[in-house]
Order: sequence, then C-alpha cells, then structure tokens
Amino acid sequence: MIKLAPSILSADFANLGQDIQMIDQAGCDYIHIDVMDGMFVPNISLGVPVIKRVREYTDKVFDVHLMIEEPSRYIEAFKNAGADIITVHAEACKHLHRVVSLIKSYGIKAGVSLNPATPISVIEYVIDQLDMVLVMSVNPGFGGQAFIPSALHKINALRDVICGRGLTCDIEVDGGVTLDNVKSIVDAGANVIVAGSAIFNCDDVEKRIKAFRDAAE
Ligand SMILES: O=C(CO)[C@@H](O)[C@H](O)COP(=O)(O)O
Ligand SMILES: [Fe+2]
Repeated sequence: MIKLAPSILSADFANLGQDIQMIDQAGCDYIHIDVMDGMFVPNISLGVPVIKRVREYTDKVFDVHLMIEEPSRYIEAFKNAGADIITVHAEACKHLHRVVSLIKSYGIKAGVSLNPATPISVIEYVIDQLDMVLVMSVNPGFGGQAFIPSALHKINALRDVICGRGLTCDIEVDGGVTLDNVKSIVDAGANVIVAGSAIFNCDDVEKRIKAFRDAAE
C-alpha cells in the first residue's frame, strides 16, 4: 500500500488549519511537516507551537521531517506537540544511533533521512532500528525544486538492502515528486510519497490526491 504525505510547506500558512483539514478530507494518509532551523538548511519554516496548534485540526499521522542540527535537543518537544513519526537527518546527528533510540523511547516511529549526496552505507548499522528511511530527491530547504534522478537508483539499492536483510521499514521519498514521476519512484521501491507543490498548487486538491494514488498504484 502506498501512503501519500502532502507537505504543508506548500500550504497557505495564513490558513494552515483549514489547509490541513482540506488534505485530511481529500484522503491523504500522512501530514508531512517540514521543520527547518536556518542552520542545517538555508531556510526557517515552523516549529513546536505551530505543530501543537494544528494537531487540533486532524487525527492523521503527523510525519515530522526535522531539518535541524542535533535534533536530539528537541525530540521530546516534538513528540509532545503531536508527532507520530520523527525523521532526523543522518548528516545532522553526531550520534545517530542515540537519537534513533531516543525517538523510539517515546513510543513513536523513527526515520532517518539522507541528502542526495549521502550514501545509504551511513545507515548500515541503524537501519534495523528504523521504521522509515527518507530518501531526499532534492537538496533540503525549499519546496518546488526539480527531482534529482539519481534518487531512483538510491531507492532501488535501499529496497534491496531492506529485503535482503528481511526488514520491514518504509521508504519515503521527498522532493520534486509529480504526477509524471511518481510511478517510477514507486517502481523503484518507495512506499511513502511526499508531495508539496504538486498537491497544493492546483484547483482541486481532492482530485489531485486521487490522481496521485492512481498514478502511484
Ligand atoms: O523537505 C522538503 C524540502 O526540504 C520537502 O518536504 C518539500 O516541502 C517538498 O516540496 P515539493 O518538492 O514536493 O514541492
Ligand atoms: Fe520534507
């Protein structure tokens, strides 16, 4: 089963609650929330108080993508704000294994994200602890960028590792996903699909989410 996770980075921040209800009612699976600190990535987005507030608008899974340096400092705060899945960047953690263990100690799902230039070998010794690996298909920091094709090869290689080791962790793909490339991404082995601009920049979000599901499945 493919899971669709619209990224609210492309939502209208002046109407965030309503936009979240719109994608909830349109049938998305997860709400993908991009947290940026202006250090790990060259942009600042939103943080704990906003997540806590919009938690009141939906019961959908909050898939929180932390693009912040040393995220261990804030795991408890994001968990308390309502995160169901917390994904950290391998490149942002000095002690990745410790951070993954910390996330799991709160009884929520743990993901690790890899930038486009980061090899999958960096998660070799933590992958068996993970619920999800997030393959970045753009350099993180902004919505609306073009998909980097080498991500397909990485997804494929990751699927081989996961199957080869008898693991069950999800592969999420994030960045530049469109109706035109989603099939190739799923064929490569991804099962959680993030899309921001391709979902929010349209007239009928419900139709667009259905179109994504049709194209993906
Ligand atoms: O994490 C990020 C960007 O760093 C993403 O989640 C973007 O928000 C995806 O936006 P699109 O590329 O789909 O417009
Ligand atoms: Fe993201």
